[in-house]
Amino acid sequence: MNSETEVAPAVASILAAARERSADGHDRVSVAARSIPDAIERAAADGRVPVIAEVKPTSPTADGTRDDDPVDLAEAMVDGGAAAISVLTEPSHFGGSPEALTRVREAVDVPVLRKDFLLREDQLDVVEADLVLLIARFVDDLGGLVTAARDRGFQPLVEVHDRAELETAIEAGADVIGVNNRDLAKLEVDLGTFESVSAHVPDGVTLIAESGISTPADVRRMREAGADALLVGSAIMDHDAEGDVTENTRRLTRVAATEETDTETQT
Ligand SMILES: O=P(O)(O)OC[C@@H](O)[C@@H](O)c1c[nH]c2ccccc12
Repeated sequence: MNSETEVAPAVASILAAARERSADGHDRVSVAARSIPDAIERAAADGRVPVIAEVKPTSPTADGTRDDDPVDLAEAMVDGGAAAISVLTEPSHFGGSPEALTRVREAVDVPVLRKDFLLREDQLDVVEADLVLLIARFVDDLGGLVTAARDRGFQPLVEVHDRAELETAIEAGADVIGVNNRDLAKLEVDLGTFESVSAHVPDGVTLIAESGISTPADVRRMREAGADALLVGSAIMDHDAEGDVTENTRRLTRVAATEETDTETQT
């Protein structure tokens, strides 16, 4: 794959760093994963929009860095109704760490996604998580990595950005698929991306809308287009204003299906 020539410079630099990281010295991981479909169902049964809230200290597109304790952030997100938590473990561009994920997973009882740029099987053995992100565009042998992740007990979440990648994900056997609204070539967000891909996703796949979701209207738009769950980082982390993470999460998990019943005064 010729990723460097097709992605933003920041992403090329992320990939170069990712290639260098290995799991030398780590034993093979074996996890008993908390089920993401079950967590989504529990949230929905409880009247909450299923949101996977992301502990993302910073990013190439963020306006600042939050250095709050990741456990405090994750607990605040669960208090705000998050169905699951995503933790960046990428250290050089997102301020993440595998240790942060381990501590978060010990502290909360919802599923925890490992968010990183995993390229090879050995990189799966760095840390236990309930889900691992595999980005279709960057992984050469997606089917092999999906199988390797499942063999260790992980639920693979395969990220796609267009219909061709969706086909690759389905052929690789993915049953949890995320559509990233952020174009990794330009780092620009367009919620229309999810809408154009979602119609082609087969039944039985757990479908997640990723990136750029910040308002109740965005939540409604993604749900209407078929998202089972939403992955939200920046709007909850609120990097520049450092706002209240519980409140930021609640604003999105409490969105009602239609405008009429969505009153801001709902408690
Ligand atoms: O902060 P946002 O726009 O709410 O996006 C969250 C998440 O989708 C985004 O962090 C993301 C999606 N895919 C990724 C791959 C790597 C790193 C980060 C990501």
